[in-house]
Order: sequence, then C-alpha cells, then structure tokens
Amino acid sequence: MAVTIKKVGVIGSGQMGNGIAQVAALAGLDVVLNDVSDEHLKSAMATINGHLSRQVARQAITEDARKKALDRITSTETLDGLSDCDLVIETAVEKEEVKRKIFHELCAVLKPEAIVATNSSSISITRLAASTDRPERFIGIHFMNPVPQMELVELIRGIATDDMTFDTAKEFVGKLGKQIAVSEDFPAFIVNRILLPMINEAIYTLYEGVGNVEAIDAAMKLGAHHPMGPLELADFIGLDTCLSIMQVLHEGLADSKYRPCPLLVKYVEAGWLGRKTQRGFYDYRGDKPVPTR
Ligand SMILES: CC(=O)CC(=O)SCCNC(=O)CCNC(=O)[C@H](O)C(C)(C)COP(=O)(O)OP(=O)(O)OC[C@H]1O[C@@H](n2cnc3c(N)ncnc32)[C@H](O)[C@@H]1OP(=O)(O)O
Ligand SMILES: NC(=O)C1=CN([C@@H]2O[C@H](COP(=O)(O)OP(=O)(O)OC[C@H]3O[C@@H](n4cnc5c(N)ncnc54)[C@H](OP(=O)(O)O)[C@@H]3O)[C@@H](O)[C@H]2O)C=CC1
Repeated sequence: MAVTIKKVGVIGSGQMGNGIAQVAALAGLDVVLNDVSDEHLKSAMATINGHLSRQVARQAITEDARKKALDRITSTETLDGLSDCDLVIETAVEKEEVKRKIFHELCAVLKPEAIVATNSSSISITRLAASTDRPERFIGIHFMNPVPQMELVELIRGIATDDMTFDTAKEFVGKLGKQIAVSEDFPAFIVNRILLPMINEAIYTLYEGVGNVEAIDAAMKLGAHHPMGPLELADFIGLDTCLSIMQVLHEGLADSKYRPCPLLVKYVEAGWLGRKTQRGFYDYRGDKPVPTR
C-alpha cells in the first residue's frame, strides 16, 4: 500500500534537481533542496523563480501559485536538513562513488521509514540500494530533462525494492502530473539505452567527418523531426552525463557497440560540458550558439 509523501528532499540543485523541486512544490509538496554550496542553492532558486515567472506570464499558473510554490521550497547545505523528509531523491552528478557516499551519509540522519530514490540516468539501482541501510525502501525515479516539460518518469525497482516503495513512488509521480514507464534494472534503463547510443553515434558521425555539427543537427531535426538535433541535445543533457551513461552501458553490457566516442571523451576532458559550462558542440557565450566544429 502506498504511503502519502508530504515532504520531499532533493539532493543536488543542478538542472534536474531544481526542476524536480519546482514540479514538486507546484504540486503542493514541501521541498528541501540540498547542494554543496549556498551559491548553487541561490542560483537554483533563481532558476526556479525564473521558470515559474514565465509560467505566470503565459497564464499557465497564477501569481499566487508561484509565490506559494516558492514558499514551499527551503534549502540546506547539510544532509541533516533532510532528516524528516518522507522521500529523498538524489540528483547529484552521475558518478557512482559520489552517489554511494551521499547515501551512506544520508541514511545515518534520515528517519528509518523514509524512502530513498535516485534520479540516476544509468547506474544499477540494486548496486546503489546496497550502499544504503534500506534496500527495500530504495528505488530509481528517473525524470527527463527539462523536468517541467517532459511527461515521462521511469520507475526502476532494485532487486529488493518492496511493493510499498514502488506504489508510493508511482503515486508521487502521478501527483506531479507525469506518466510512468516501468523499466527493469539494466544499464541506462529504457530511454537512455535507446537515446544515448544515438547521441554517441551522432558524435562518431562528427568525429569521422561525415558531417559537421550544423549538418548533423539539421539532418535529425528536419529529416527525422527530432525537437533538438543530437549534438544540441547532448549539450543540453551535459557531455559529462552523456559520457558517464555510455561508460555504464559499455562496462555493464560488455559490448563494443557502446564504446564512447573519443571525441566525446575529449570534450569532457577539456571541460566543455555543454550548456552548463557555456561550451560543448556549440559555444553559448555569444548572442546565439555557434558550432565548435
Ligand atoms: C539524460 C537522461 O537521463 C534522460 C533525459 O532527460 S534525455 C533528454 C530528454 N529530453 C529531450 O529529448 C528534450 C528534447 N527537446 C524538447 O523536447 C524541446 O526542445 C524543449 C521542450 C526542451 C523545448 O521546446 P521548444 O518548444 O523548442 O522551446 P520553448 O518554446 O523555448 O520552450 C518550451 C517550454 O520549455 C521550457 N524549457 C525550455 N528549456 C527549459 C529548461 N532547460 N528547463 C526548464 N524548462 C525549459 C520553456 O520554459 C517553455 O516553457 P513555458 O511554455 O512554460 O514557458
Ligand atoms: N542532465 C540530464 O538531462 C539528466 C540527468 N539525470 C541525472 O540527474 C543527475 C543530475 O544531473 P544534472 O542535474 O544534469 O547535473 P548538474 O551537474 O546540473 O547538477 C548536479 C548538482 O549536484 C551537485 N552535487 C555534486 N555533488 C554533490 C553532493 N555530494 N551533494 C549535493 N550536491 C552535489 C553539483 O554541484 P557541483 O556542480 O559543484 O559538482 C550540481 O549542483 C545525474 O545523476 C544525471 O545522470 C537524469 C535525467 C536527465
């Protein structure tokens, strides 16, 4: 039987964390947002306010709803601040060791009946659950980017996840107005198992000189009706996240078809991570994006 979630903790206030905080607060839940620095938290609150204000401007929500949603979000730099949450969703970087450390520290302070979830794009839910004190109350709740716009959330059970946790997560996602797709716990789940090899192939297409950035993106936007070209989408997701997902697929499925493109590795090594660092397959520092190849 599902338990009703009233207070949600979100760890990591980057593009996914701030989006999840926004939709949860708009749905009437109390939200505690955590990150490693006050600067990150202030920036996340400004982003959320910006998105909510746009929604007010186009009359999707009222000014009162914007204010109430913002009032429902508090922020904290320590995991202690999440101790009384009913559900905590981890949305920090896509690095297993970072996530494991967070879960270890979180579980020491979190009330025992609380559910712990990860927004991981690719990492084994069963393995992450094993780093907690509550594998039966652990689940993958995988939102899509940009969270406020995308209808889908993948739900992934680990081997030990119990029915109460699954039902609670399903009810929570429904309350946010989103649809679920249930995925088995295999590397990168459903969406990224299909999407990321396509993006990686687009980067190989660039690497091998089949087309330049503009041609590849135009080809897929105009020729396959994708809303964004694959390289534009890679920049949007974050090239560090794309690389981490490909590494999980490559290692987890032991198939050379998932080998991350060396050009993707090079961009990440340069610190050109896409929109979040202002440079990736496009340079975003000017008035409009300029291809970097
Ligand atoms: C990596 C993973 O683990 C899984 C993933 O998420 S994979 C990525 C999945 N996402 C996609 O494939 C996204 C593909 N792109 C799209 O669907 C569209 O380009 C888009 C929805 C992002 C933008 O649509 P658009 O019509 O071109 O842009 P635009 O009209 O400017 O924006 C539409 C809405 O999206 C919002 N939006 C755009 N970018 C946003 C962002 N980064 N964050 C939040 N909201 C955003 C805008 O605010 C706007 O909302 P309002 O109508 O409320 O003002
Ligand atoms: N980007 C996407 O399209 C999607 C991403 N995801 C997944 O969501 C997660 C987050 O991705 P995304 O939001 O794009 O990443 P971002 O890099 O935008 O945000 C991650 C945030 O977490 C912070 N952080 C790092 N370590 C910690 C920690 N120990 N405690 C608290 N906060 C921490 C980061 O700070 P700092 O920058 O200082 O490291 C940053 O503010 C990843 O697991 C990713 O795979 C899921 C769906 C889609």
